[in-house]
Amino acid sequence: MLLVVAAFIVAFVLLLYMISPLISPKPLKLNGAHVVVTGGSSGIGKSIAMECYRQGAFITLVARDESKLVQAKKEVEKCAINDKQVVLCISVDVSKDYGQVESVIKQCQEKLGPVDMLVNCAGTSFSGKFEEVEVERFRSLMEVNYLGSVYPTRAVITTMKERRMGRIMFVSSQAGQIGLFGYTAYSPSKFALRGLAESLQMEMKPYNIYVTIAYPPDTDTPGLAEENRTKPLETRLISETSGVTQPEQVAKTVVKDAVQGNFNSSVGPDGYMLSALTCGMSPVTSITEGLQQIELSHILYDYNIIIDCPKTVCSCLTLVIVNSD
Ligand SMILES: NC(=O)C1=CN([C@@H]2O[C@H](COP(=O)(O)OP(=O)(O)OC[C@H]3O[C@@H](n4cnc5c(N)ncnc54)[C@H](OP(=O)(O)O)[C@@H]3O)[C@@H](O)[C@H]2O)C=CC1
Ligand SMILES: CCCCCCCCCCCCCCCC(=O)[C@@H](N)CO
Repeated sequence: MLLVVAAFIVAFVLLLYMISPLISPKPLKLNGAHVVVTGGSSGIGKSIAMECYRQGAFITLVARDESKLVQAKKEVEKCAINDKQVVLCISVDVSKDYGQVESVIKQCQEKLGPVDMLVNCAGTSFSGKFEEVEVERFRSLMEVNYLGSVYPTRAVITTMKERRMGRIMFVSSQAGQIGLFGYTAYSPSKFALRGLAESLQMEMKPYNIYVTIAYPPDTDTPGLAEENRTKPLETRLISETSGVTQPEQVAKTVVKDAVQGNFNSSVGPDGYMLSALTCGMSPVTSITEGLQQIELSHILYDYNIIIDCPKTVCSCLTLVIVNSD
């Protein structure tokens, strides 16, 4: 009897694997594709642009500071694999005026053709205790990290729908999967991207447009260095449990996932576990991912303590600090 059940399960899993190529999207060919990277002048965005260029893409870098854009353009150009490739720079604030964002997207489409992949990586972080963060900061983070991803997406989506192809990437964060001490202003702006990504994917799937949401861990960038200047001790201790990753590593992983049309993109072993643990009703884009969620999530829930450990240490620490004031 047991043997029959086991055989049935094995046959079922095999069947799932056999049909998986039928339900997965066709990978996007980056060679010759037009990729727009917001936040492409620094850190993770710059590495993503370089990774795409190495695979033959044409790139538009979007950010505000022109001198940083020019410098990044030079670095990206070094990754060329043929002499037809072009890097275009556009200076605009992605979070302020939708009309402006729409017009620069139009400009870059006129020069390099319709956008095949949009990477929403422009963003900023701030770490501090809730009552110590200036109220204005809650609004500005929501504007840059959330609206700054809505506007470029809105500006490319009509053409993508007409062409019945495209990729949209949102760069969230591990702090967009779990709320953590010190991130009361930042986390919500990254959680918001998940709601946007899930809803948009549901609308776009019939048009062969695939949405990817990336959840990077702490990554060695100028943005992280800036954030570290105000990071509370508790936040530092929790983050240290997950370590610091290099932007090139993040770029490789997230670009691969976007090309394949995977919805979730996590980096490293804890990223992987965190995604299984917080999968909720996010679209599952591979059979393996689905099976792993089923297998892993209950184990991880039992071991929620792994995450609770740094959280508990942090709460105890706060208690000691508060009582010694
Ligand atoms: N580094 C990390 O630890 C992690 C980062 N992330 C996320 O990844 C993204 C990139 O982070 P990181 O590489 O560290 O950041 P950096 O500060 O190194 O780079 C940020 C980029 O975004 C651009 N940018 C910022 N604000 C705007 C704006 N309003 N309009 C247009 N461009 C803008 C910046 O250029 P300019 O200022 O000239 O406009 C720059 O190119 C962010 O969304 C961040 O939240 C997620 C997880 C971890
Ligand atoms: C069983 C699973 C174990 C997983 C343990 C996870 C511990 C959480 C660490 C979270 C680190 C915070 C990252 C924020 C990065 C970020 O967005 C900012 N640095 C931006 O600048």
